Amino acid sequence: MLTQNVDTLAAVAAVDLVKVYGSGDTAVRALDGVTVGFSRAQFTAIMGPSGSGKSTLMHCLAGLDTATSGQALLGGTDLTKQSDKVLTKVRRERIGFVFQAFNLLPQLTAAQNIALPLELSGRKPDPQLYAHLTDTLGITGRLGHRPGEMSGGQQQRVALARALVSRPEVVFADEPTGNLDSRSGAEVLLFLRNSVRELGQTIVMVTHDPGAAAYADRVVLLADGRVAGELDNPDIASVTDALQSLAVAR
Ligand SMILES: Nc1ncnc2c1ncn2[C@@H]1O[C@H](COP(=O)(O)OP(=O)(O)OP(=O)(O)O)[C@@H](O)[C@H]1O
Repeated sequence: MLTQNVDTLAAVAAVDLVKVYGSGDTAVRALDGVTVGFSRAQFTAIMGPSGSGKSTLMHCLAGLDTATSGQALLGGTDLTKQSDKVLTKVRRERIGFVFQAFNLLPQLTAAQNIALPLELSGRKPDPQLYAHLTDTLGITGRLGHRPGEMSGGQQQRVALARALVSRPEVVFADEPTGNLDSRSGAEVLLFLRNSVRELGQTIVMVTHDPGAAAYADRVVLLADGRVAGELDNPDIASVTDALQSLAVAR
């Protein structure tokens, strides 16, 4: 039974997930049978050496890339079995995204960027949640500004509001602090951690930074396309040690 080792109540889960890029001699097995669950209302960081499959795992779980075999489960939905049309709807309505490069639309104001994913699916932001998010993120005075008129930290805070305002089943954050100074980065991480506690948000974040991972409830370690370990209640020292052990074992 494929699902025996994975939390079937998890918000997101990979079951024996395999992703092979290319074919023949040049084939790369980016994911080599990954089984892992991400619990609801938990903040999980995915870490591992460069090329270990972190981005590939996140992309397969978010319906941005197609797995070669296995299951990518969002709630009860196996994304590997869905058409492109359904995947577009799933990404828009059930998943929030935060990227290293912010990915805001430059011609839209902050307010328009925040509302866009909901509007594309014919919905409007819940005014209370919208006010809570923009207030907590300290961007109420910036809502009429375009991305080019904001600092990196402000742009990422707009991206956070956009990701959370639809109450998604999961927020995937790909190196969300990679382009930020340490103070803006800490604000982003604190917000993510608080949104788990206060809103019950589920968050999965890829990061290289042990300091960022220390904000998470759990760290999942990947190496060579496989799950190589995990840490509960990580701190900088335990994450650094685990990464060093992985590097030595390779
Ligand atoms: N589109 C692609 N075509 C071919 N190979 C790819 C592609 N995307 C990723 N790979 C390969 O798959 C493996 C896993 O890549 P992935 O980007 O998932 O790793 P990562 O852990 O996120 O790396 P990094 O920390 O450097 O971002 C690597 O060997 C990479 O070269």
